[in-house]
Amino acid sequence: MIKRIGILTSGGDSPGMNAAIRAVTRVGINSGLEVFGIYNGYKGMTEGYIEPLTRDSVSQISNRGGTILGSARLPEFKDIAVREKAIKQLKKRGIEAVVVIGGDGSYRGALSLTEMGINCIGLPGTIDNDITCTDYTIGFYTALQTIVEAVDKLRDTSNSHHRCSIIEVMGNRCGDLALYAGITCGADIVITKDTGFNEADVLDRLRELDTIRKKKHAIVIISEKITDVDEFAKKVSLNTGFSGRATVLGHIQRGGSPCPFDRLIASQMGEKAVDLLMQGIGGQCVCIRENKIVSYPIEKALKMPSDSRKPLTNLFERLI
Ligand SMILES: Nc1ncnc2c1ncn2[C@@H]1O[C@H](COP(=O)(O)OP(=O)(O)O)[C@@H](O)[C@H]1O
Ligand SMILES: O=P(O)(O)OC[C@H]1O[C@](O)(COP(=O)(O)O)[C@@H](O)[C@@H]1O
Ligand SMILES: [Mg+2]
Repeated sequence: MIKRIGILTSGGDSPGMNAAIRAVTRVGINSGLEVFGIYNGYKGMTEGYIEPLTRDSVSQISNRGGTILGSARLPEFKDIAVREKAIKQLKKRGIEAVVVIGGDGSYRGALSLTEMGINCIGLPGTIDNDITCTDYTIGFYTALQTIVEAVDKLRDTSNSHHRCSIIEVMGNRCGDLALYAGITCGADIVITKDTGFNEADVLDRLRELDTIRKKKHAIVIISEKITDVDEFAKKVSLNTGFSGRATVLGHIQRGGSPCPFDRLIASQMGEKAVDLLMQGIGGQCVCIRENKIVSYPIEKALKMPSDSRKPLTNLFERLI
């Protein structure tokens, strides 16, 4: 049976990572393991920035956003020589297995380490909800809540000035934050990688909302990396009756106290990760699917097609 495990957070931070760190540490210690915090993701693993965690060192963190372990991106980790250096640091301390909290990139690192003899389990820590094997990632619902609060505020001022608010949200290449926000905020238009962006059609639709529907304001939610929203807002002002204003919500979406759902799934997933490692299992990632905590081989998980967003897209259309 293994005796020592490590835990790290990698890639973009997300609210709920701390609850996962707490769960892995407490469940690990209560199961007779020694748990080590690996700071700053794979960077800290390579540099040997590794310290023991105790029950006390993870108290009062579930309610805090970010990650107490710090996070980093280390592109060089794809290089086998860098991973060998990291494994040396783990072996020096007797660490036999690692829980990796991060996104798809971090999972690839976890799989490579497993193939080199260090069992790793991945937990989905990202606001983007872009890990297809899990219904929800840790941090998604908190980020959604932040977006909803922001859009509700923008609606107030937009409505007072006959404006069109164009709100850019994160998601990397995944449209979930935009689509879920569109439904829950009652947006008029949602633009994601899946809907595509036809500027002329969107301007037509806005003119219709102004002249036919007589709307006092319009809300457009758009995923990042689709178009320059400031330029688009200028075109809205020039070509429709609304005055266009763009708001890029940015990294505000990554911060804040995690909502109860994120704390809950982080705790459940942390528990599952420790149980898998204690059974000698590695190279898997933990997911929530249809309300059950399950795990899949990382290789298979990374190739899983995303569930269709058609029902939610249809719902959005039917709510307009
Ligand atoms: N193919 C890979 N092999 C090994 N490590 C990788 C690989 N891809 C990414 N990583 C490691 O995982 C880190 C986080 O990946 P990144 O894609 O930035 O974020 P996320 O895990 O949130 O998707 C990278 O900086 C790198 O250290
Ligand atoms: O913090 P950075 O480096 O500016 O990166 C921004 C990106 O990180 C995210 O916030 C989270 O992405 P990951 O969880 O995959 O790291 C994306 O939504 C966004 O595109
Ligand atoms: Mg990613």
